[in-house]
Amino acid sequence: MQDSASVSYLSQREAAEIDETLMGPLGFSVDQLMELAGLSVATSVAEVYKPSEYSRVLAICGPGNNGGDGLVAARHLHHFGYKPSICYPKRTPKSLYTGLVTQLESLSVPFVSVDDLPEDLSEDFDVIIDAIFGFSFHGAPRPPFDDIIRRLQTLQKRPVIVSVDIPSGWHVEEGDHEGGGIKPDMLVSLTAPKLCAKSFSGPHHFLGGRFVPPSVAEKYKLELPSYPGTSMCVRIGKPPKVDISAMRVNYVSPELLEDQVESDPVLQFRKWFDEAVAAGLRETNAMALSTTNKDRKPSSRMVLLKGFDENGFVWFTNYESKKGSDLSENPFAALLFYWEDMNRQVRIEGPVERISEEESENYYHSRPRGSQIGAIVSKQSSVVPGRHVLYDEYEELTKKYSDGSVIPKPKNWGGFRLKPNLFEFWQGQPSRLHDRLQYSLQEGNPAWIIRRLAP
Ligand SMILES: NC(=O)C1=CN([C@@H]2O[C@H](COP(=O)(O)OP(=O)(O)OC[C@H]3O[C@@H](n4cnc5c(N)ncnc54)[C@H](OP(=O)(O)O)[C@@H]3O)[C@@H](O)[C@H]2O)[C@@H](O)CC1
Ligand SMILES: Cc1cc2nc3c(=O)[nH]c(=O)nc-3n(C[C@H](O)[C@H](O)[C@H](O)COP(=O)(O)O)c2cc1C
Ligand SMILES: Cc1ncc(COP(=O)(O)O)c(C=O)c1O
Ligand SMILES: [K+]
Repeated sequence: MQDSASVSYLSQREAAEIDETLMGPLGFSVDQLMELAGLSVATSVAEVYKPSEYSRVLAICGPGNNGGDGLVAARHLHHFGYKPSICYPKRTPKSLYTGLVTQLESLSVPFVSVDDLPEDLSEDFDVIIDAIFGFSFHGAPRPPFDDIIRRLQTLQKRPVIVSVDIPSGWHVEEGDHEGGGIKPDMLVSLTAPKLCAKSFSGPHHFLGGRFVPPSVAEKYKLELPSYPGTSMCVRIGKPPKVDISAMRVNYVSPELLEDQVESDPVLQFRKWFDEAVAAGLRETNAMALSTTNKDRKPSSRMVLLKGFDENGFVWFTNYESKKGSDLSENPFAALLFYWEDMNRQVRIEGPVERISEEESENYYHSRPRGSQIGAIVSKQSSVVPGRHVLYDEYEELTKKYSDGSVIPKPKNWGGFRLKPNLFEFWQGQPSRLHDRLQYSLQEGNPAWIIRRLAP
């Protein structure tokens, strides 16, 4: 997230110049940039408007490259699970554009003529991609775009409008200077926002076009946010205001049935764990650990699972931390995994023991040296007067052990193992009618009992 104040804006001339530089000396082709621009638009749309609620997309494409971005975005949205339609009244007879049209036709994406568009666009569409005019727009819109823009100006809340680079009809630099222009809900600026974007007041301003080389950024003194991870887009401007009470996801997942799960919950856990890893989830091994102290007061925090088998589930920490002290007062705990992208939750409960010193030694020395020193420095859960206290000691110890000698494990650092007597595998389902399969043990019987619980 970036504050809009620290992002730079381009004039119309600068935008055109950057375009020429990219496609001249910097060796890009227009097809390439258009593909990346269109993909950025599609990923921005997908970040805010999920296909489960906003599947019907109309891309209105103008005669220039902005229209091309719209055609590319529509193709990606199709592959993301949306149902796009295209309105492309003034087709450009160049091979780049005819190719994009052929690609869409081969996906059976419908093309709608202006005459066939419903007067009230909200009936048939959830999202309108405004890819009519980009930074080369000048003057007043000519037919047939004048009429389409008029219809976009009078839309109520739905469908939402996503403008590509420039809200069509707005002056590229002065924005909606006469008032009464379209009011997009989302603006996806490409390369860098144009001056008109300063007057964009909708809830979602994104930047796309992750291809700007440093020489261009330096020449035009571009201050741009960094793109997270492998993302093609990044939100700029203020985070959206949300109604917390209306935030909800309707989970849709395959059924979780009694006759499909493993009879051994550890095997079932392994299956789900492996699936979560294969799905590329971040920190699949992160789990909430809940403990209680002698006064029965609960406390939760995240820790990393470092191993599991039929003997139990292991994590490492400081034995003198809050959790360490809770566990010495009450050696029972609950673990919780939430694998959001898979609509899955796993609960595990049982008694907890310290693992052997030897196991802890072995694990401690397998960690990066910085983390080993960190564990010495941190008297976990105690009050620290300032972060410099930690960093000064860290520096000192880093110097001390710079010869590569063994860093001794602090006595108070080591592993815990929870031996489960209860598991629950939860799979989110529509209308909150989730699947919950609980595995429990009965006194003196090693066989797990599987029961379905009401959601
Ligand atoms: N790095 C980058 O910069 C990248 C840029 N990319 C994209 O390119 C966009 C700029 O594309 P662009 O230059 O082709 O111009 P764009 O605005 O689409 O349209 C020009 C067309 O509109 C027409 N037209 C103009 N005024 C009109 C009016 N009043 N009423 C009616 N028609 C009017 C004009 O016709 P003319 O006036 O010349 O007859 C011409 O046919 C940019 O915003 C971004 O989306 C990305 O693809 C990749 C990276
Ligand atoms: C994803 C994640 C993983 C963590 N893993 C561990 C861990 O494995 N061991 C640990 O001691 N603290 C871990 N922490 C820090 C703990 O959440 C917590 O701040 C710390 O252990 C002190 O907790 P306590 O004061 O309740 O004992 C992790 C934090 C996060 C967010
Ligand atoms: C305080 C603390 N200790 C230990 C760990 C686990 O680290 P490692 O994976 O190096 O064992 C973490 C992980 O976040 C942590 O924050
Ligand atoms: K546009």
